[in-house]
Amino acid sequence: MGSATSPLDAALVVPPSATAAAAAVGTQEELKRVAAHRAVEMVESGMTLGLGTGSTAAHALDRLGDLLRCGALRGVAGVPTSLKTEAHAGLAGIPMLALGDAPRIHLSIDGADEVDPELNLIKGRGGSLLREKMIEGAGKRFVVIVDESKLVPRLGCTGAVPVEVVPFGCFHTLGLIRKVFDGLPGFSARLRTVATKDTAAKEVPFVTDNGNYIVEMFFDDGIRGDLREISDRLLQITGVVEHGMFLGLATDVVVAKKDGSVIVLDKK
Ligand SMILES: O=C(CO)[C@H](O)[C@H](O)COP(=O)(O)O
Repeated sequence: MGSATSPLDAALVVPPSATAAAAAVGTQEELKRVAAHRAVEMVESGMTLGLGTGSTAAHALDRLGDLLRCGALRGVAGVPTSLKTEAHAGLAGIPMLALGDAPRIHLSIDGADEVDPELNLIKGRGGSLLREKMIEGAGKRFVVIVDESKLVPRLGCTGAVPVEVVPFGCFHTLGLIRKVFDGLPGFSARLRTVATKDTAAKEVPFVTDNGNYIVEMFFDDGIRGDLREISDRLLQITGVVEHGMFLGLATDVVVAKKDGSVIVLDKK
């Protein structure tokens, strides 16, 4: 059981809203911030970090920027998992490295859409799953930061499971993805789209930082069956680049709870 109060909070002058006490108020945003700050306590000077994407990871970027600015951390560099994170980290004053230029990634910090009891994750509802998996999978330690609403009994319970596909033949690939779950009651899959004002079409495909599309898979009651086997079957489809099931990658999960406590689950 961890504490929501960071020793580094004491070293910094932070507004009361950023403290553990605020977490007891329990808005989801406050819980995200508390989880992010707790994870940043694991960062040491000189580390190279995988910098995650999303609203929870954004709190970690801000915290890292604050700690670098006040000198509590020195010599830290980050490898961003998306163009959005790269822009945010730049504004926060975090020095950055490209994936191939970082000799090693000591620690990655990122949010997740779902966390199951084995610490498997669904990630990528923000669309950054490929770079996230490349960077977080390359590091020694991957710390996931979530509020308790992200804990699920089974992956795929609360929303889309994203799959990144190349644009060429995307509807053909969508058909092949559907075949993996042929006959499964409650399963559906569709291409992720976004509204546009620019063209005659009301919706256009969502495009990832890598120029790819996203297929969203939905399960009535979560994904049942052997997750690794399902992962392998998806990855065998030519046209599939990567999927958002992060199996066995998370080493620690920091969970901020509505009662103001923070727990850290780690891989057994
Ligand atoms: O995987 C991600 C982006 O691709 C995010 O980490 C995930 O969607 C969680 O986002 P948030 O912290 O905003 O809830």
